[in-house]
Amino acid sequence: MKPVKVGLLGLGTVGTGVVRIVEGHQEDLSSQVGSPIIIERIAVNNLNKIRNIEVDRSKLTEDPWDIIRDPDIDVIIEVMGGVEPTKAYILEALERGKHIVTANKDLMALYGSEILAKAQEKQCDVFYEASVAGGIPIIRTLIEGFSSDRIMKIMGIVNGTTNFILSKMSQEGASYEDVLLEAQQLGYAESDPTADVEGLDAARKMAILGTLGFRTNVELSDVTVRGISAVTKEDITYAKKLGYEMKLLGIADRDPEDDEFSITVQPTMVKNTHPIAAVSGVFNAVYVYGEAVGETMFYGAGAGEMPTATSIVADLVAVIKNLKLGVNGLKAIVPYKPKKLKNDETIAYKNFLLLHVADRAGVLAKITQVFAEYAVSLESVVQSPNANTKDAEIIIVTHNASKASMDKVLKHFEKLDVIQRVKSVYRVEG
Ligand SMILES: NC(=O)C1=CN([C@@H]2O[C@H](COP(=O)(O)OP(=O)(O)OC[C@H]3O[C@@H](n4cnc5c(N)ncnc54)[C@H](OP(=O)(O)O)[C@@H]3O)[C@@H](O)[C@H]2O)C=CC1
Ligand SMILES: N[C@@H](CC=O)C(=O)O
Repeated sequence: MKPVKVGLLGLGTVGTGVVRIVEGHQEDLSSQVGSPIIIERIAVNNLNKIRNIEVDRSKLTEDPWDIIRDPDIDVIIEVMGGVEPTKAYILEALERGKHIVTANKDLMALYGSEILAKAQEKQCDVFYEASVAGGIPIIRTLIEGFSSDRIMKIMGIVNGTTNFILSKMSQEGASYEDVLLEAQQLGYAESDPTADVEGLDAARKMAILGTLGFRTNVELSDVTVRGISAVTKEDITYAKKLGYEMKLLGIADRDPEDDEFSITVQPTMVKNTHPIAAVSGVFNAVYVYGEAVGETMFYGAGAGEMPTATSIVADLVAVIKNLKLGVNGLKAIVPYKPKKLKNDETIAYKNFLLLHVADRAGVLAKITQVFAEYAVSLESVVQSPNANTKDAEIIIVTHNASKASMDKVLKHFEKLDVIQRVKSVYRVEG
C-alpha cells in the first residue's frame, strides 16, 4: 500500500492537533482509506521555536515553497492562516495537482470562488470544513445533507472567542479584558484578536455559510458587521432581566417570496427559551431552518486544537477516499442564483434600546411619539427610575422595524433634549 504523503503548512494550535490525530488515530485512519498517511513535511515560521509536540525536526522547513514544489506530496493541509502569501501557495499547489484541506476562513470568504474554480479546472479537491464552527461538520451538512431543501435561515454562534467572553461576563461577572486574555491563552483567538471581537471572523464564516445555504455568491462586503467590544456588563444585566442572553449572532435570512436575503453579525439579545441562548463558553451552534426540514441545530466546540483538527483530518480522509476512487468531491459549489440583497428599507428585526433620561417626568410620551412618527411599534417600554434623583433608564423593545426607520428614530433622538444618551441598541431575536 503506497502511503499518502501530506504537506502541513503550520504547526500552531490547529497544526499540532492535526499531527496528534494523524499519529494517534493512524491505524483507524489508514484502515478507512486503505493506506498509511504520512505527514511528510511541515512548514513553520520559526524553526527554533519550542513546540508542545515532538516532531522529527528534519521534516520542518521555514519555506512553504519546499512543500508546494515537492512532487511526492499529494495533499496540502493549510493551517498557517492569513490571506497572502497563503493564497499564492494554495493556487500553486492546485496548479500542480495537489489537493487542499484548509481551516482558513479569511481566505475562503474572500477568494473561495477563485480557489474553487481553480480546483475544478485542475480536478482537485478543496475542503474547508474547519473554517466554520471548528469541530461542527456544518459545511458538509449544508452541501450534502440539505441539498434537497431550500434553506431560509441560518443563525449561528460561529465565533468561540466571543461566546467564551460573553458567557464568562454573563455567568461570572468577569471583565472583558481578563476573559479575552484567557481565550488567547487557550488558543481560541486569532493571532490578531480584533478579528474575533470586532465580528470580522464571524462575518467571514457567515459569508461562507450564506454562500452554501442560499447557493449564491455572498461576499464579505454583503455582511453587516458589529463586534462585542462595546457590550457592557450593564447591557448583559438588562438582557437577563428581560429574559434574554447576549450573543454575537450571525443571522442570514431570506424572503420566501423573492429570495432577497440579508446577513448580519452583531451582538444580539436572544430569548432565553431559544436553544441557541443556552450555548455557552467556546461552544458554537448553527441553527438552520429549511423549508422542508423545518428547524435543525448543530452544536459543538467552535475553536481549539483538537475539535478543529478533527474537521481537518475528516477532510483529509475525504480527499484520500476521492483520490482512490479517482473522483473529486465537494469541490464544485458553483453559486448559481443571482444575488438579491435586502436594503435598509427591507431588512427588519426587533430592537432593544437602553436610553438615559435626565428628567423622567413626561418623557415616555415624547419618546413613544418619535417611534410612532416613523411607524415603529413597540413591544414593551419599561422605566427604571433612580430612587434619589429625577433621572432614569428607559428600556424599550420594538416589534420588527426596518433598519431605515430605526436609523430615523435614532437620528431624531439626537435632537430630543429629554434624552441625555442612547446607551445601547441591540438586535433582538425570538
Ligand atoms: N485556533 C483555532 O481554534 C482555529 C483556527 N482556525 C484557523 O486555522 C488557521 C491556523 O490557526 P492556529 O493554528 O490557531 O494559528 P497559530 O498562530 O497557532 O499557528 C500558525 C502556524 O503557522 C505557522 N506560520 C505562520 N506564518 C507562516 C509562514 N509565513 N511560513 C511558514 N509557517 C508559518 C506558524 O509558525 P510558528 O509556529 O513557527 O510561529 C504556526 O505554526 C487559521 O487560518 C485560523 O483562522 C480555524 C478554526 C479554529
Ligand atoms: N478565533 C476563532 C477560531 C475558530 O475559528 C474563534 O474564536 O472561533
